[in-house]
Amino acid sequence: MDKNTAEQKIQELSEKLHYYNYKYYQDSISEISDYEFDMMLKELIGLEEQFPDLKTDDSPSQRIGGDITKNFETVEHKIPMLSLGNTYSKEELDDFDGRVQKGIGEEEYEYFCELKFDGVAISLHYENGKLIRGVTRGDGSKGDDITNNAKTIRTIPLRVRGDKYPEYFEARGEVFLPREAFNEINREREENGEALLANPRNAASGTIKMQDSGLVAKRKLDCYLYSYAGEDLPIDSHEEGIKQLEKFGFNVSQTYRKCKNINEVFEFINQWEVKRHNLPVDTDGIVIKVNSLDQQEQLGFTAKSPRWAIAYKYKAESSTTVLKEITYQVGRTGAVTPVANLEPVSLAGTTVKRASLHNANEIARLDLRVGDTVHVEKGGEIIPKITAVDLTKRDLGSSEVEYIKNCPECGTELARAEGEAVHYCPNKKGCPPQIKGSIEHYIQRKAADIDSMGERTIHMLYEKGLVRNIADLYDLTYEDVFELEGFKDLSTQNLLNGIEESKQIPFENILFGLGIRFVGKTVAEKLGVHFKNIDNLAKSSFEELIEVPEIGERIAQSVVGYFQDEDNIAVIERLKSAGLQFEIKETSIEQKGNNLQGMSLVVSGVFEHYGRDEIKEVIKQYGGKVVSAISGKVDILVAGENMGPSKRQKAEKMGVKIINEVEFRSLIKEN
Ligand SMILES: NC(=O)c1ccc[n+]([C@@H]2O[C@H](COP(=O)([O-])OP(=O)(O)OC[C@H]3O[C@@H](n4cnc5c(N)ncnc54)[C@H](O)[C@@H]3O)[C@@H](O)[C@H]2O)c1
Ligand SMILES: [Zn+2]
Repeated sequence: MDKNTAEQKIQELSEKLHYYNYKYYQDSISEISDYEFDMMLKELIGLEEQFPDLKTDDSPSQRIGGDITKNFETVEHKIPMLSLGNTYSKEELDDFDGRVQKGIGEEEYEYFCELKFDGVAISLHYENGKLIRGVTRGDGSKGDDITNNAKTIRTIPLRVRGDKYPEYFEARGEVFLPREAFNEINREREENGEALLANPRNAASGTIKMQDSGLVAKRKLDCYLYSYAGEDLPIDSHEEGIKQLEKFGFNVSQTYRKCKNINEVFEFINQWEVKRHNLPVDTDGIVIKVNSLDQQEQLGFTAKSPRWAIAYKYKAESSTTVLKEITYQVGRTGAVTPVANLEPVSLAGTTVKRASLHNANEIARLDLRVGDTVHVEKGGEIIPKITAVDLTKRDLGSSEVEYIKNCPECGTELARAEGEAVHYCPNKKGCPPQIKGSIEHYIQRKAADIDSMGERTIHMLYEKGLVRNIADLYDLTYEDVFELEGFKDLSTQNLLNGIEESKQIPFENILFGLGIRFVGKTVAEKLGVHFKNIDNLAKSSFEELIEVPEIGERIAQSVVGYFQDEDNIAVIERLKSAGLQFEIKETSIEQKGNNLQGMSLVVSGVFEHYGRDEIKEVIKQYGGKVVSAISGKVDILVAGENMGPSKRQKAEKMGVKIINEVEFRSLIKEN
């Protein structure tokens, strides 16, 4: 390549990489896969090596991609927080081993291998054994002070265990969202009709930068520590650092292994290639570190990463196959999802026949046509995805995909709200999957909890015309059920008992079960507590609804719309006559003690042991009353971390007793 072309190419690559970095670190969005990103970066590094004078200081090859936001205080890192070189190939890993050997000379050396957890890096500063600060990596030399958010992570100790600690040290690690917590959030978002989060990494990085620590606490982040850092620490190896972190009570993933040589490293890599998918957290590779700290020092750093460590990344498996057909699925909320039906292909140990296409935009973005040869990829995710079309294999006679205009289930014309990517079938009350879905939603554990009923039974009841809405469940007779395929006397009794028992389920669960759009479990509880019964809720206006804490316009609109529909009112009337609970029972709060009987309490700030709503719940369980504003009538202010100074002043002025979390817990005898 001549220099002019190289210069152009370097500029082009740099611009793209800057852009993707920005999206990734600022907006927590991956527009391309990590592999594509890493390959682009590799190409840039290659060109810069060939033409060193074209390399600039602000090239993406020289700078850590992250950035500092203006939303938090900026903190300088005493020890820089660097990136890691990476590779997808075992040959390059051999080369790395060669460089290490050369750098160290005659001496023996060993490696310490860890999984590479896919979250966001954090540095926790401890002074005299106490957590004083949590900082993001930022640009490597300075980061965002996110101490309050870090404190919401329960496995991060506020004080280290034992009494032998250096005056100052840092524990560095990865904040992540466990896959289970991520799925739970998305389940809830789906129920509420909200946009889904793309993946646990992006969700973790978005969460740690939230302004409201209360919201962060709800997200159930976790953190693995993998580096003990500071000046003159009494350790000689990375391994000793890890052991020290464990002694201090930090959460260290028990997946590491010390390796005598590069062959043992390869073993470790092979061992985790498949097994890593069983870990509770997403991982994208292995981190290999030279164990001895002296040797680390000898090897040193590049501008961006240590020379004594490297990440070996697992490549998402990919293959090509033919797109046979696009079919469409209709969900409970009426959302339509296009599905690619593929010529079966073997990928990452399973046979892949289908891939989700998300929505019409995705089909257009890929410029997908039936009959196309497509690249499919399967990473840690369960659902494979189509990443590109092989245009060289396209049949010239093929034509663009025409997205369906009518519901494949009921024929109703589809609608697409302004600015939304997804098409909906608006026929809520007549579209089979929507009806069946609404009943499935109703019987779930968090709602009416009819566990003697399942998807298959609902399907049969629907097919026989016995059930068209949730109220119909309460009209089912013994004969109706007994005649269903597979039902005997006992199972029939069981099913009917389950339905009968649902009449005792608390109001807020039933309210959630009604399936009002955007009214998830938490919102249903809030509405239940506020309006006390369904009649008050049904006649509440938009203005009254948005007055309720945490109820926004979107929810309010949806609730008002729901109760304006006569069919919905009719269903509720029938449920009422059947004897369901449509009023909140004050006793539905389980009483645990009366230590706070007759007291009014205000809570403020962030707590180590409780989420925001949780501590309020606990107060009620012990007989206390939770109020929101400080006044002369308040008995106690429970002050968490990060409470505003004005609140404290006001409480002091009014003579309100202020206690901290530890004192609160001893008050209710929980510690
Ligand atoms: N898809 C995109 O659009 C896009 C954009 C920018 C960056 N990226 C991805 O991010 C990478 C760059 O991010 P990076 O600079 O944070 O590098 P990196 O994520 O590849 O490696 C460094 C990070 O690994 C983490 N890590 C996890 N486990 C570790 C362990 N056991 N020991 C040490 N560190 C551990 C730490 O947070 C550390 O900061 C790119 O290589 C690319 O894969 C993707
Ligand atoms: Zn339909």
